[in-house]
Amino acid sequence: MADYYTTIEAFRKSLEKSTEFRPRTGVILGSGLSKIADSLSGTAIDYSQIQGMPRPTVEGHRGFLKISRDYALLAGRFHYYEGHAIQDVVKPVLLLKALGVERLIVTNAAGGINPDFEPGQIVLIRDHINLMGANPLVGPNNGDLGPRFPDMSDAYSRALRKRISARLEYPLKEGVYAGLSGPCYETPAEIRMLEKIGADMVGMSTVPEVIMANYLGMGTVGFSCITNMAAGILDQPLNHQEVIDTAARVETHFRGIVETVMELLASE
Ligand SMILES: O=P(O)(O)O[C@H]1O[C@H](CO)[C@@H](O)[C@H]1O
Ligand SMILES: Nc1nc2[nH]cnc2c(=O)[nH]1
Repeated sequence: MADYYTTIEAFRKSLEKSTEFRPRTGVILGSGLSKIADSLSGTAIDYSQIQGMPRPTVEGHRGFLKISRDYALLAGRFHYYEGHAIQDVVKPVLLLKALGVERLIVTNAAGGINPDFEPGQIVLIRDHINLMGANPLVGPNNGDLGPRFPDMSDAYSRALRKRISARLEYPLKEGVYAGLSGPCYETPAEIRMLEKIGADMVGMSTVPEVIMANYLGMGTVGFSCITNMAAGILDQPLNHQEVIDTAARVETHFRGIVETVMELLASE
């Protein structure tokens, strides 16, 4: 495994110079959701100011940290398909760990497989299926950071999901997220297979981040914004512009949910 301990220490040192905030809650924002960070107060730190942090290359991922007393928001993540090593894909989580974050909210844009879902809907992630063909924990293990064989049976904290559902005005549907490497969207045959193996939505991120957060002992919850129905569900082609546009359309609604969850976690 990459020397994650060294990476975390390097981030800690780099951030010491730019902020004194040490929030307990971290948020990773998905495609087209960066605007959520603009509307919240705090200090903005561009990834270019943080030593060792890569730059996002995908439209809709801008590349800055917004930090305040209560939360650290990361507007911009790294995907395996961008050509990053899987060890770099998880750097947002390592950065949050360096800040002392204990609880993580991950968000993403995803294609809906479950026919009960519709574009614009926000779904609480119940579990995931790792079909990336990679795992960030492969390699020698540093037992000071986490176990060799991490348990993944509660990777999306059941207790937190329960509290979130109780707090929100209306319950969110839950679903299983299948994480594939991308960058091409799926074929209709692949989507039929994913449906059969129990996936409700599909995307190209989140899974490595949640594996790392779980390994590092962070309580994690995740939200998918269903930006499109997955390939073959509707008779229409897919494109990233639609993903960005749908995420923008529901941004205010999604922000309300993320803010409520941030308040809930901060009050505990
Ligand atoms: O998962 P996020 O980063 O939200 O983005 C999703 O949207 C992009 C494809 O349109 C892919 O990057 C996919 O993973
Ligand atoms: N893999 C995948 N990622 C997405 N991100 C947003 N929509 C999709 C989709 O349909 N498939």
